[in-house]
Amino acid sequence: MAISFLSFASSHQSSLITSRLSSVSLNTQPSPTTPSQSLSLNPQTITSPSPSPPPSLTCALQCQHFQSCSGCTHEMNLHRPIILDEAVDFFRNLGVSDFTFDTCRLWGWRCRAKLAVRGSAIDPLIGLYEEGSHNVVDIPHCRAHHPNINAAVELLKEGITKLDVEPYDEDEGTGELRYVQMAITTYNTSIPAAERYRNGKVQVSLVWNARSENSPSSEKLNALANFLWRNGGPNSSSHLVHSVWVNFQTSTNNIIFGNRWKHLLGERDFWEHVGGIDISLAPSSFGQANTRAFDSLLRKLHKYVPYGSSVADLYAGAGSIGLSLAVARKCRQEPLSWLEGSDVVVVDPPRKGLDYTLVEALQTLASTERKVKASKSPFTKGKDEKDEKRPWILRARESSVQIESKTPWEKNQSFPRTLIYISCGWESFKEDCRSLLSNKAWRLEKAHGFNFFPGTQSVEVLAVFKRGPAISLKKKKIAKKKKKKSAVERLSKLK
Ligand SMILES: C[S@@+](CC[C@H](N)C(=O)[O-])C[C@H]1O[C@@H](n2cnc3c(N)ncnc32)[C@H](O)[C@@H]1O
Repeated sequence: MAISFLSFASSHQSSLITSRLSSVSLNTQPSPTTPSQSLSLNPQTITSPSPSPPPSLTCALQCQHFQSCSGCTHEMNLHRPIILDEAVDFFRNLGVSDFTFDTCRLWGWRCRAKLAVRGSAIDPLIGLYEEGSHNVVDIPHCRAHHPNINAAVELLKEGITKLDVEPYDEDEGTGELRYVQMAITTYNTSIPAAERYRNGKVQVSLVWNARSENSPSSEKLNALANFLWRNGGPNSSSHLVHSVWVNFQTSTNNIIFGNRWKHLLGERDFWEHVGGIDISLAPSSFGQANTRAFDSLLRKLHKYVPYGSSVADLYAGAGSIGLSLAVARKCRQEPLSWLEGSDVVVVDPPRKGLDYTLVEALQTLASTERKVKASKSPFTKGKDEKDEKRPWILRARESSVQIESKTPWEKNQSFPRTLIYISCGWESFKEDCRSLLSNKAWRLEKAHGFNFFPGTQSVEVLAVFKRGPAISLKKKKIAKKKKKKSAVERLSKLK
């Protein structure tokens, strides 16, 4: 398995990389030039004068398309994206010194790819745009793609040429095939678990430049789908195609998919096993590109959700996170409204981060809770006794309680104590994180990084926030001392 956990305890000037495991092993998959190899580090603390270790070919991309293709921005040290140093510092400055980073699978990790189809029927190009342009770079040997995505692209090219399918011409708005989405499912319980990933099957979604299946080019579309099925379906020697779908799109804007989908061949349901659940995704649904890394993240996430919690899963897409927690943590039924009645909130927003309204709601949770508590006994004695001498304060409180009691928050006494933030956008995460911490409504407790997109400047973050302000180190020490002292006292009494 190409998974290891690195625990960072670095200082800005002198970087300290601490392996908390008995050994850290990076199992590398075969590269075009080197055989499969495995690197093991003995349990020790590695100190290096510079934050990044020297580049090593062991974890290099070694992709012939690097430079021309915009997919990957870094080709060395895939196990340790450069952004990691910043992330380590960022979290340490916020009091999280045990940030971990899961390197995940370094090659062949992409199980979902949307690729543009351009060129000509004789020489089709299938790949990504060149940086800053709409020139498509052909990437038949992409090292990030699951190998069966590359195999299916090869087969598709054969079909395009053989059947004279015209790739889309963006300037003219002509041609037939605009894009293709290739999604891998590794769900096959009839083979041993260890072989499932390698044997992943491809759901091929052809984005066709026509309004519907009644368009004149439909004959060619069906011929292409049948070609893929005959040569890649279950009765072929390779069997790499799971199913074929079509999406009809005639718009001249940059949006890849239109609204009209049709299932053409193969199984309709596209199952995947992730985070302990089986989930079927429609080709139009959001699906994580790196399913194995997502599985690692979900397993980590489970640890932070107590059994029996009520969980609100926001930005849920097809609901894989909420379902995974519901199964593993025996969660209570989803609350009627988003946050009301939840113990734990999980957010997994798109790259732009949280919506402002949600940040605001999360920031004001504490004050709303305080108001609700106050509303329960506005005439309590003790601390409030002095207010009796100042009736205007009592009157103000009563009126504010009446107004506030109209909000749904106040009907329920349970408010989330834990916020789990899963982020694919580092810049927006930092901003959201600062906003959440700014008024001390939340404190950051844990953070973990995952290498969801090796070869790029990105880090997927799982951050755990708890309600209330951070407890200072001094206070923590005092509390620890007190606990120790009372334990000693109890022991001596027993003696
Ligand atoms: C990063 S994906 C996460 C999906 C899901 N948690 C998963 O792992 O499959 C973000 C999801 O948020 C949805 N989304 C984007 N903006 C949203 C909004 N303002 N409100 C609710 N959902 C939104 C997207 O459609 C997408 O499904």
